[in-house]
Amino acid sequence: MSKEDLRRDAFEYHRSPKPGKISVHPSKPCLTQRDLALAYTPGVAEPCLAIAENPDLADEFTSRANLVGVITNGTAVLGLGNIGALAGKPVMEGKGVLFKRFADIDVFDIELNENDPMAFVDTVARMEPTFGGINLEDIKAPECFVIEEELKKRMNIPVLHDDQHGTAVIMAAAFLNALILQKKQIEDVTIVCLGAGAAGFACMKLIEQLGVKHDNILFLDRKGVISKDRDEEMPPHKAYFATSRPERTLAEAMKGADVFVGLSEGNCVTAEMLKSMAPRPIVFAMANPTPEIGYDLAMSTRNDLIMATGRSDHPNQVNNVLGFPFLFRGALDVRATSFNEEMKVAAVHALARLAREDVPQSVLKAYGATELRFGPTYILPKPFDPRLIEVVPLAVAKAATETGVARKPLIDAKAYAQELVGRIDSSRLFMRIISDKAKSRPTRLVLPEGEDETIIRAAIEMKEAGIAEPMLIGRKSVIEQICEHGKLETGNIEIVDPTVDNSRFASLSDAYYFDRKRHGVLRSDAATTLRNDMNLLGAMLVRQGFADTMLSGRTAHYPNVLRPLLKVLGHDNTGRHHQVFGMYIMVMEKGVYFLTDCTVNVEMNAGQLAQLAELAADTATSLGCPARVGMLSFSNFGSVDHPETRKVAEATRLLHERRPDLVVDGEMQADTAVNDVILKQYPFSKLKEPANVLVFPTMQAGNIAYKLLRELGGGTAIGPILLGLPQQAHVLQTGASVDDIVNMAAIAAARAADK
Ligand SMILES: NC(=O)C1=CN([C@@H]2O[C@H](COP(=O)(O)OP(=O)(O)OC[C@H]3O[C@@H](n4cnc5c(N)ncnc54)[C@H](OP(=O)(O)O)[C@@H]3O)[C@@H](O)[C@H]2O)C=CC1
Ligand SMILES: CC(=O)C(=O)O
Ligand SMILES: [Mg+2]
Repeated sequence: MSKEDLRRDAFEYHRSPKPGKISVHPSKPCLTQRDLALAYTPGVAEPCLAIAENPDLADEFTSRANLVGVITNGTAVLGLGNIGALAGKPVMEGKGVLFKRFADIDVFDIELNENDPMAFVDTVARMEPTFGGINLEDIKAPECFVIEEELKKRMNIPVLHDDQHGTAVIMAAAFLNALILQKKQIEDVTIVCLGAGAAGFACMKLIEQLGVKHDNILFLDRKGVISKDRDEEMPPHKAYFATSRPERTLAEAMKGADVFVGLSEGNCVTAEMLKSMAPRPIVFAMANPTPEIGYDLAMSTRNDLIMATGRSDHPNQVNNVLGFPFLFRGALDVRATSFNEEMKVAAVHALARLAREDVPQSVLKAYGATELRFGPTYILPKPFDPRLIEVVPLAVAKAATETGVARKPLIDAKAYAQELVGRIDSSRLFMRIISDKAKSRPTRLVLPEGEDETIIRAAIEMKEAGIAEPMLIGRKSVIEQICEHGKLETGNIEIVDPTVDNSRFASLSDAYYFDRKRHGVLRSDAATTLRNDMNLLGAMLVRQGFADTMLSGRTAHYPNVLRPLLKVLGHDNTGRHHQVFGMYIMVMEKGVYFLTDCTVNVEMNAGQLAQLAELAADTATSLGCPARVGMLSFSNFGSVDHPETRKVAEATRLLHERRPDLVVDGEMQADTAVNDVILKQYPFSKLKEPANVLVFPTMQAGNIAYKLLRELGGGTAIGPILLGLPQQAHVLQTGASVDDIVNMAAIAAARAADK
């Protein structure tokens, strides 16, 4: 993007549809007179008095515990210098967006016209009642050191100067990984740090703590290398790294150096300087928005370097966005009274470790990448990696607890990890619970579309995650070719090659013949039919117990998969047909809902609706969501007399008779089913809380509802899940992504684990 385009787009982004990037949204309803009386006077007096008596109750009755103040005086805004508090506001609002987006933390950005450090401290310290934590931002050195130290002493909440410690944590994680890749030892490497300010000092202090030798660091400011013989009084942070070595200029310092860390200004490093560095150098040009040396120039100058910048438009973004949201999340959750070294070091190792792990498909998709693997262009996790929220705050919270600064120590790490996952994406939390269940018992899952690359990728991911033991149906040679081309490793995933004769195939074709002989299948044709229809073959593997479940349909039209599947699995040995239904799980901000029948039966009678409700309720409950069933119609408990409403009322009656254990009622309108307040108008209803299983009177209604929720309601749809088959088998949506398939595998495996 050209500079002009960037400028135009950035103005537009900040201006429209309304000025700025953040706004305040109430988290409670304020619609009725009653709401008003609770939100404001007289009701509000009650929490006020309670907090006056016990200040800890502020965490319970106010948003303080999840509220961070992002505070600046605008003296070192990015690498733009002292542009003042007001001009720094877009950056502070931006930090607010990132806090919310990545860690669900609310932010008030505060820009203070105050350059006197102690006056700044007095102002911020007085705000302790407002905030759960303080993120100091873009305050220049050396004032930032005094400000942070004083505030840490005076405040009993975590205070972090992001440009120092947020940056240092990320830089250190990237540095540890780059050392591994460049095969250099931490105690041997020589470092040039250009920029002797807030960020530079904190980065050097942290890597020194991790093992870099003090004397191996050259620290530079605008005047060059900070040496002991400078004839001026130096601030303590510069004096700390002052050297007795002879180098004086940046060019001299760079000669033979292993590592360059830039935290200064754009474009102050030349290609010549880069060329003079040691073999296999590490270059972190982190000035924002323009790095000390451009990415392209650096990469074209040498091919043995690991290069990173602070920007998001090149590989290896070393930027504190990976740090502050997660550091604060962990600290706030255990009500830490401060940030200590152990918490920062725990975050460093958590980040570095995560970058060395395999990258899930969801991250590849977010970045439009086919591969991200630990290596020279991937030394840190990507900011949109959903695993960050799970891994980094947990490490920070553990360290806070172990070092005694947690007012609310971490007790159950597993439960906390789950809570973290649900913070920014409720569908991930739901899927995490389902995956845990799936992992509790090995499930053999057959994938008839084994010659499809997405299916192969999903198989690899579900195997690696321990969700299921996949079996790919397809010609071995074709699957191997796809893997070679896509650089995929299937490891020991079983391939069922339909062209190969073996005893299992013979027994399947025998069984198929005996099952279908009265449906026109000749003995001589059975093997050929199975060989030519992978879905039939997959279903037979399930029927004969060679697999526990099957997923197919990514590359086919829904009915073309459903038909063979029902042909094989849709009846028992006596020939009696199973009634099959289709259900979608909708993960919404408000919770998880089970919607049915969305995909199989166009029309249903009362008996079928009752059967469907039972199956859906049992499935929801087995997936960890105790069922509350709403039988939906356009009438509330007889308010409209019509054959359609009577059908739903009759289904409800049958259910009450057959399954008194089920929490189910109807017929009712959709809003009655899901709205607590409306539901209370029907105190006789067996449904006392809003329904989470929604049974629609026709497929038309169910199908429309789930699609509207997905498109307009922002819900994540998981499914369709087939109900009613004695064995688990499900049809994928056409074009399903790796994540969709892995999610469905987890559901299928979790259901199979119940059998
Ligand atoms: N990627 C990331 O995550 C982050 C990047 N940064 C970037 O780091 C830079 C510094 O930020 P911060 O430490 O907060 O600011 P400070 O104002 O605290 O420090 C700036 C330091 O850079 C030095 N400096 C500036 N220009 C030059 C130059 N041309 N040559 C040599 N030294 C120079 C200054 O020297 P002197 O002391 O002589 O004035 C000073 O020591 C900014 O560009 C900022 O965007 C900061 C935080 C995070
Ligand atoms: C990223 C950041 O905080 C800075 O450049 O100042
Ligand atoms: Mg900053």
